Amino acid sequence: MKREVVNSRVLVPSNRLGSEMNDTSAGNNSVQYGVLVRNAIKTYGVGSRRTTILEKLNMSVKKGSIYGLLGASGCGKTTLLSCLVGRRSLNSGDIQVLGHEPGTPESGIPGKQVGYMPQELALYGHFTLRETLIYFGRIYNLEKAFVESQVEFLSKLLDLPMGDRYVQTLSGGQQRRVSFAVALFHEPELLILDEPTVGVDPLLRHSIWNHLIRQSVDHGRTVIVTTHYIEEARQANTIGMMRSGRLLTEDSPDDLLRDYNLPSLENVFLKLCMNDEGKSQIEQRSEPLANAVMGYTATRAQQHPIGHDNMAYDRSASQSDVSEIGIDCQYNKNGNRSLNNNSVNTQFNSATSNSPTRPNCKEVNNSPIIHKAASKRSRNVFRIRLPSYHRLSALILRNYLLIFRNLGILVFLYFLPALQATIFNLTLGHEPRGLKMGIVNDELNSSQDRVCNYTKNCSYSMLSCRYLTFLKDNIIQIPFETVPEAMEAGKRNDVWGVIHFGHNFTKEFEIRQNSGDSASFENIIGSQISVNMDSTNQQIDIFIEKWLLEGFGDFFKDLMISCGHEPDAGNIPLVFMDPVYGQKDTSYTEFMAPGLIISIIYFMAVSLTAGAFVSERKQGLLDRSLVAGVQMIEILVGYLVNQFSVMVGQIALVFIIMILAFGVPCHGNLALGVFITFLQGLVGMCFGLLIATVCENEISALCLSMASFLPFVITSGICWPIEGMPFYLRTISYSMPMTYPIESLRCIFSKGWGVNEFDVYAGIVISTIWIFGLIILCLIVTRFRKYSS
Ligand SMILES: Nc1ncnc2c1ncn2[C@@H]1O[C@H](COP(=O)(O)OP(=O)(O)OP(=O)(O)O)[C@@H](O)[C@H]1O
Repeated sequence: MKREVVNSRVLVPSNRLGSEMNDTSAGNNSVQYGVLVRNAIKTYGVGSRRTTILEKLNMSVKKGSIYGLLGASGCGKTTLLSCLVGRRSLNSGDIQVLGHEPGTPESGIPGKQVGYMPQELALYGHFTLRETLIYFGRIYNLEKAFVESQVEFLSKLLDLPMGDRYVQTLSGGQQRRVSFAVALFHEPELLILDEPTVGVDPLLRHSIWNHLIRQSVDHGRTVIVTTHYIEEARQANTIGMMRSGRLLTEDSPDDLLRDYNLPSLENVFLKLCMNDEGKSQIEQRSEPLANAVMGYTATRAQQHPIGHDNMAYDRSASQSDVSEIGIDCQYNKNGNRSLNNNSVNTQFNSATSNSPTRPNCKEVNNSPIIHKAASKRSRNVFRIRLPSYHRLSALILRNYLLIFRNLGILVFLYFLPALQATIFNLTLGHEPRGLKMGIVNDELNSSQDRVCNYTKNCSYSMLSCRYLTFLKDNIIQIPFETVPEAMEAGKRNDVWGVIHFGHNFTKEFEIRQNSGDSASFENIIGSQISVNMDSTNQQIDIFIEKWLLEGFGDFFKDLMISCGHEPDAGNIPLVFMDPVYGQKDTSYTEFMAPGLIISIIYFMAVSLTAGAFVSERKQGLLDRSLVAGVQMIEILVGYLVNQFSVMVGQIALVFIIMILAFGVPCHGNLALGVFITFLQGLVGMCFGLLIATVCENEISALCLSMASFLPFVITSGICWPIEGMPFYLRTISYSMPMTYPIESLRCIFSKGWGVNEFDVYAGIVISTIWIFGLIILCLIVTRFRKYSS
């Protein structure tokens, strides 16, 4: 008996058959097709990692029927479904859903026309069951009364728990039922359900199937359902059995069982797989046939190269009739396959010729065809429609609910930046204290118990002791008797350095003072205070050196005053007057504060955005929203509104802590500083978005944002002046998103500059360029991913 794969007999209820109309989009058939797929090729990956998932797949789903899509794990079912709902694009081939190509404005898909239940739960754990349904009601802009009645109806039908239960507290099976309810909620024309009955008990599975049958019989809705429970698919009108990206057969369950004379669909599927396996092996062994096939395929491949080139082919051929694409081959009942491209005709005998062999190639003449003119591709890469009010309000409300429901997130969002700013102010930029220095004073007499007696008058006696009293008390003086002993303590890390006075320090110092220019070398050496430092810590080294020099200046001034001389007589003739901007001894905290403010806000925005979008995509929530007709721009705007208020709080807290609590001075326009910080938050959001579009999961997103942290911080001049970088690196540094804005904030804070100064407006310009650049990059990556994954 000859099998017709495409024009299969579908058990359409009698009351539906009458309503089927002639449909030109289905070619010469008198039935209407809900879904038609022709010659679908879909690959994942690029270059050497490219794998073909759908291989010239054809599928015909009659309107108002239930279509059970069966196949082993990984054969491409989900991929096919995601193409049907417009979430992925084919590399070549055609799809028509409800008469149009998915993704086109006239198709309504993504949108209200389709109800999609992805394999993942795709539910918000912090929503109650009722809130979940109401949220999707808002997305679809459904009437309140309808929403209420659906909530009640579906709760009863699917035996859902109480509406005020949080989704995250439901059992796995209950969550799947809620997910199913979401797909049914708006009563769509087409239901696409990816394994809806996984984890559902047999009784409920039965009621789910009953409901699906009612949807198709009473309302004429088309249902495509994938399942691993092959036998439950007996209730479908048509079954498509899929293997390795191809449909092995497509027919009604009863016909399949009868034709194969097997007791179960599982047996039929196994038989088909074995036949298919046998054919593959024969194809490998059958050189002449292989050559013929290869030759044919090569000719076809030249015409239909897989991948992006092929899309170009598609477009150029878009006016042609798709009926020509079904010409690959046919199987006859005896397992013979004939190539049919009108000129080539090759035959081979199947090893399984004594068993009825099902066709896995299309019969050309009876295949419903897709008239491309009716489903014109309108793949406008950056087509953006205006956001709709109802969807936007639903998304914004959802975002706020998710934040305020989750106390941990709320605290994290608002208090982490404030905590970081506090920790920064408490820990960075302060003078070190309790630094031990070894003092070896050979002027002290051991016979007098090494007592440090000195006078405060003009007499030159025990000047070493007098000098030591002028050292800052940040330095703790530890006396040692000999230099080697003190050096040993230095090596043990007991002291930061050793200060040594010679035997005749005071006497030599006096001679040196009196000799002026004629001081001898020995005199200079004898009057010197020698210091050995542990220079492994540059900052401490610098501080101690500074304090020793300052101490000496004060000591000398004191001596000069007591002798009635000019106090500054001993100063070197290089004097630092009042600074042009800022004060003398500006603290390191002041230098770092602008960089810190910006980096806190920037990196919070990066990690929050990347985390939010990756986890939303990972959980299938993004797909579900997009299939429901939500536009990416609406998701972005919704997120932006939400993130805006979060950022306002974060920035306010950080500025209050920096300026009010820790007294970081701001001499300029504070509002301008806040504005630049806010822009940097937006740059961070866009960068987070880019990370989310590039990364598959939370871990890789986290790694990428962490990997970007240090290079950005280092090259942005937060902790070290950019002037200290090699010249070629400076150019890179200035093109980084944070460098100019940090410099702008520094100028506003410390110099009081306004937006008319280059250094200030450069920060605004650079931030704006980065925002637009990153958004464009996101769009490009998203478009690329749609085709490559
Ligand atoms: N984004 C992707 N990038 C690369 N390969 C992918 C991607 N998504 C799926 N695949 C691969 O494509 C193949 C088909 O996957 P798909 O999810 O469509 O299978 P499936 O038939 O739905 O399987 P299951 O029944 O287990 O859900 C698998 O080998 C899978 O590893």
